[in-house]
Amino acid sequence: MADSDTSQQRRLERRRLFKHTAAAAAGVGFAVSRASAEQAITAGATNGNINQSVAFWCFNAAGDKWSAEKTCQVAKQLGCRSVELIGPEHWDLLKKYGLVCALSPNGMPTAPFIKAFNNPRYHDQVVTLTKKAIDDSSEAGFPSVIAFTGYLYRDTDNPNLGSMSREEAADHCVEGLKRVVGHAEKKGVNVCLEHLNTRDNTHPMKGHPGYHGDNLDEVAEIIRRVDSPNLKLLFDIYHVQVMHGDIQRRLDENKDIIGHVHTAGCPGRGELDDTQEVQYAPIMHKLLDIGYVGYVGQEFIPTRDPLASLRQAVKTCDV
Ligand SMILES: O=C(O)C(=O)CO
Repeated sequence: MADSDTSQQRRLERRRLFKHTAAAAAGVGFAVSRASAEQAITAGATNGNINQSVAFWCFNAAGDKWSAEKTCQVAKQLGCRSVELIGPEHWDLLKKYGLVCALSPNGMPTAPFIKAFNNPRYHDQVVTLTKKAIDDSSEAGFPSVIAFTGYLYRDTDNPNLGSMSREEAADHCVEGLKRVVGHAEKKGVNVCLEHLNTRDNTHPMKGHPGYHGDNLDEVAEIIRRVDSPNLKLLFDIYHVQVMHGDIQRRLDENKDIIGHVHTAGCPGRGELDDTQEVQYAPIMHKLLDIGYVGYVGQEFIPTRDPLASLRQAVKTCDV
């Protein structure tokens, strides 16, 4: 074989090799970019120190209006362990996805925070329905049922009749809650009383002007007066930030009674992004420091792509 033939053959060989290598590299490149796309979809809670939960109403009522099944799929994909504030009619679905309902609704028709424990007018109804929610949760193996103080109006259907004093309303709350805690103790389920803000009047779910339990110390006082290991505080970081701030100190002060935690960006109850004022990662560390082992429910109203927003929130809280 002549020299020139040999060198031409080598050139051809190199070109073929180069083509293969380039194709292989392109293939790897594709594989890598597909892997990172998949990682982007699935990445969420990977540390798992914080038990994360997704509040159904936020993603069902806003954004793409996710169905129960879609919410379960996303929660699972993002590494959350619960979809909460979702009725028992969906609990088989949750179980299919290996999820729990970390916080059960109390079964009150319409906005459940208006007619509640601070008003004897509503005691029979709220006590009956809360006991039923305790039974359902206990049977399903779920840990907690939500509770509210209620509004201060003597008759929430007729605010013109005037309002109760805060002291009177607190006394009624204690009486009403005492009617359910024995049952909660027996069934091994917690009742979590929520503090809400009354300052944001821009949207029915960003604030609740008229709500009685807007002072965290007063809500904690009601819980301590009832004095049951199964009555806990629902510490909603967004609502506490709107009313008071000083979140880490308040977590410390109430560490013995916190039963559930909620998040949202403040102000506006939107994403946990860097346009809002709460530093969620240090707060999650604080929860671990005080020995909190319950759930943290993502309870913000998405204003953009809800999946991207939820993934961001889950990652932020995954300390
Ligand atoms: O946080 C709220 O505003 C609710 O009413 C439910 O948790």
